[in-house]
Amino acid sequence: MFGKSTWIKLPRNVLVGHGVVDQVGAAVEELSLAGRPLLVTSPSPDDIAGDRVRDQFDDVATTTVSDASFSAVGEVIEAAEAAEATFLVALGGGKPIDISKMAADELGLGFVSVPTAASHDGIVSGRSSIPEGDTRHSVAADPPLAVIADTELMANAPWELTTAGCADIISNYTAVKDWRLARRLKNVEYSEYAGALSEMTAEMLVDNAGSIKQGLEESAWIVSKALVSSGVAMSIADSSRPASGAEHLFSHQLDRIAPGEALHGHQVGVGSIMTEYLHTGEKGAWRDIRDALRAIGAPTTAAGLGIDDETVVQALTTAHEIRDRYTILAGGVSEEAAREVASFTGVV
Ligand SMILES: NC(=O)C1=CN([C@@H]2O[C@H](COP(=O)(O)OP(=O)(O)OC[C@H]3O[C@@H](n4cnc5c(N)ncnc54)[C@H](OP(=O)(O)O)[C@@H]3O)[C@@H](O)[C@H]2O)C=CC1
Ligand SMILES: O=C(CO)COP(=O)(O)O
Ligand SMILES: [Zn+2]
Repeated sequence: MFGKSTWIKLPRNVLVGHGVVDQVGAAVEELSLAGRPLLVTSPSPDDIAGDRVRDQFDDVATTTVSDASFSAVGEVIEAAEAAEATFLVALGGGKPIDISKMAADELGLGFVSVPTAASHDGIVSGRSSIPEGDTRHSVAADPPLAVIADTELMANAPWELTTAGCADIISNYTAVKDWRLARRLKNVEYSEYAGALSEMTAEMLVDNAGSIKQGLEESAWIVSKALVSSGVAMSIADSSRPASGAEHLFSHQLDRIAPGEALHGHQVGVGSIMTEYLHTGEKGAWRDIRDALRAIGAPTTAAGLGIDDETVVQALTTAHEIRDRYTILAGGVSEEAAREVASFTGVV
């Protein structure tokens, strides 16, 4: 008898468009969420759109987060309990959204994601990415009940946040390669649907790279749709595997040894150039990944990330230690090999 069962948790409503930040109240009503929301935000998003969100509620509390950590999750839980909040509204980049996702899950409350930057695919997914000591956890949590992605706000955000979101999507190419490798070598569970959706999302973004230009609201539109699609792939897989492979391990390791130097998406993009080379060699598709990143204006070198060459080599040789996830880096890359891949691909 076929005994498999699975849950695919997805947002119920996704609004993408010009000025939709003014529809947070309407979206909440449509979801039949009642009571008092806690708005979880960070300083810049609060300045930019905090009042526009607060004005849509008769009674709302606000808390501001400064870092993505387990202690910040605890602080948001305390703030929600103190405010007797009945649901959370996360306004901002990945930080407030990831933290709200975990806090809402812990509290058993729903949350609404209102991204102000198209900086990565965690804005939609049912996973939070939180560092702790020498490791980084990909924590399962319910996805947002609704995602309200205002393309006007996102188009006015610093351009590098959008190019980071693009690079996070382009990195899906190598993430799926790592996932397939893990299936072949370690019998890791693999979803054809999630793998195909993730790859198709990356392809569509690359095909539309010519329309992704600073100052064009259409760019925020294209990127937001891709981020939604990538988040859905993660929900189907019930894992971040479709969008996070060795290139993400490299980025997580950079976050540890060079914290705050570069954006998540930019780091995974550079990682993807190198891990594609490791997968397919000199004549492989690493140039296509590099060229796609160049076309949208994302960094393709250590210098472009603002990180020194030695740190990049160190991150590549130690990335496999960060998490028990089988990838092309399994067992580690020697320092000599890391220097070779980084210099051949022009990263250093
Ligand atoms: N769940 C998942 O699958 C994933 C989660 N992540 C997590 O997300 C975080 C990184 O995301 P990211 O979005 O880069 O982080 P942040 O939330 O820190 O946002 C990046 C920066 O952009 C600023 N900002 C956001 N929106 C605007 C805007 N509209 N205008 C001006 N400035 C703006 C923020 O301001 P301020 O400093 O005021 O906050 C911050 O300085 C990390 O914690 C990472 O672990 C990353 C990838 C995937
Ligand atoms: O960034 C992610 C997908 O783009 C998910 O990251 P994790 O590696 O933390 O699962
Ligand atoms: Zn990512």
